[in-house]
Amino acid sequence: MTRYRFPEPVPAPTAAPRTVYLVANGDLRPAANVTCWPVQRRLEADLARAVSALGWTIRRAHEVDEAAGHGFIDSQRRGIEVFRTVPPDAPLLVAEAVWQYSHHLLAGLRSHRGPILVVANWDGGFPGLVGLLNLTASLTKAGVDHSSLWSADFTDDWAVAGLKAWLDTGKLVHPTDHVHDLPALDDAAEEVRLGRALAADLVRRKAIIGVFDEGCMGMYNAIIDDELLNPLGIYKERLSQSSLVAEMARVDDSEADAVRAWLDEAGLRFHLGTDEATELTDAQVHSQLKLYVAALRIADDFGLDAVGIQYQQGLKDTVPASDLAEGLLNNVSRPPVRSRDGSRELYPGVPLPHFNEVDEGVAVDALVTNRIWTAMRLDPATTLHDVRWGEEYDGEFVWTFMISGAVPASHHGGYDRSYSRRQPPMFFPLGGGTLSGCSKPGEIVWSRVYVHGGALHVDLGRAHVVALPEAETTRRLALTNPEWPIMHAVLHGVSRNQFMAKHKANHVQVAYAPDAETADRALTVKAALFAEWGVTVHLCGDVQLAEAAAR
Ligand SMILES: C[C@H](O)[C@@H](O)[C@@H](O)C(=O)CO
Repeated sequence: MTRYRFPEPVPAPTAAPRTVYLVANGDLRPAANVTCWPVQRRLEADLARAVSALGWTIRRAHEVDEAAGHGFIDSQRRGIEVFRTVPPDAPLLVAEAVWQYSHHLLAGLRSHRGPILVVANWDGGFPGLVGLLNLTASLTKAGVDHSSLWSADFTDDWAVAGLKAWLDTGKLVHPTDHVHDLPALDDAAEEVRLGRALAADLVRRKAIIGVFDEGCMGMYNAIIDDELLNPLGIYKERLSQSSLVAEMARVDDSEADAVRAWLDEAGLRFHLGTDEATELTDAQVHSQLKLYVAALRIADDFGLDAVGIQYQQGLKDTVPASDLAEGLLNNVSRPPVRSRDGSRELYPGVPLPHFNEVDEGVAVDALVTNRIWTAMRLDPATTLHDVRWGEEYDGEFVWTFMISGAVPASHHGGYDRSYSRRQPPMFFPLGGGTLSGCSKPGEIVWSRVYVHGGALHVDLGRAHVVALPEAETTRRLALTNPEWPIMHAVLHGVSRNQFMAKHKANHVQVAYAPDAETADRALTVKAALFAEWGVTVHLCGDVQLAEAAAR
């Protein structure tokens, strides 16, 4: 007997033999879950076939909600409830054909004891691979052991062998022998000296990143604790998106009109219509340009060195998309904005690096890239992309890097090679235009900053962007999101599967250099800077450090 009310024990179900439990995680936005549900069903049917051919059965851990019109876990609460019914030691498949919010699953996955396999369909139609990469990166940051696998339909030998290995052993390890440690660097090399000087300068002078509402779309991996950031000299200014809306209301119509006139003159093509629900309208663009002005004014108020707007929750129900503003901020040439009293131009002649979706790994990288490229007198325009999908073209694997809204116009070769289309209604109810185009051919440095084992790491690599025939670009856009900016990237010395196995984020950061030799030098400066900070540097694929940099 006791005087107290003890909690009812929650029974732990036992696993059925040779049974794999399956969870499907989704978006928080009902429209996205309903629209993407048929593709998820197809993935699950393919998986069921493959798993049963190996003598196992799949049991869905949660029902399809017929009233809601989909079978996704659509909130953290739902995720916690579903995991109460999953036998803690059972093998668990997380199947993802869509963009998903990792935090829905983290609570359950953190305490799950059985083997976890995250799988996605190799299909560009919806961002399922992007969802997989976010979840695996989030599990990596959380220190949760897991494996991952991807396939067009789980009939190919490679995927079947992977599935079998995981079912038999509870583990699937992909080779990552394309990754190398940074060698000892030569103190005398100019690139090494520059990287170290810029690292020390940031630590000494310090920088502020403005974070408009932390934790976009459940991207747990994209939150970097102050304890890891502050030693680099980087501090967060935590801001609210509601102050952005309040500031927008203070921007005069004539100021937004002036920005629009500048963009029209520069040649940015707006694909306009009149139906607010499905088309881009002048009114949406007008609001987006007020957001551009407001963001710069708030950045100026707080002395920000970089800024990130979350947008896809909260703000999406309030104003049209922030993407157009984000793309403009990242470009050197952009419409001038003056202080409220008109006395000063804000951030004249330079980009204000923007980290889309408040991804703080991108914030660190964009800031560093901006400092390095500026010091090397290169175009510092940098952006993230989603690792969306890819296919062979002419015997070479060409990635479709594609972010959900905007990149700096210089990546397309200028505003007159860029266009703005309405954001898809299922994600962006109030619309707003993108800053899109096809990234120009050229040499790039790619990178990713991430948290692993409680410490910061960075993957660095080289790639070039290819110009595919227009018909192939059009085909790839049609297979993915024609509204969004696309980059045809060929990674140097990194295969599709190596990249998927190693990459710890849904995003990849890119910046151009005028030629291969300059790109190698910029990468070397970047490696030296991160190493000076104590961030572990991983060189991925064929990386040529600048001459004389490696001892
Ligand atoms: C619109 C979607 O939510 C996208 O934003 C999503 O797929 C991402 O871009 C994730 O990085």
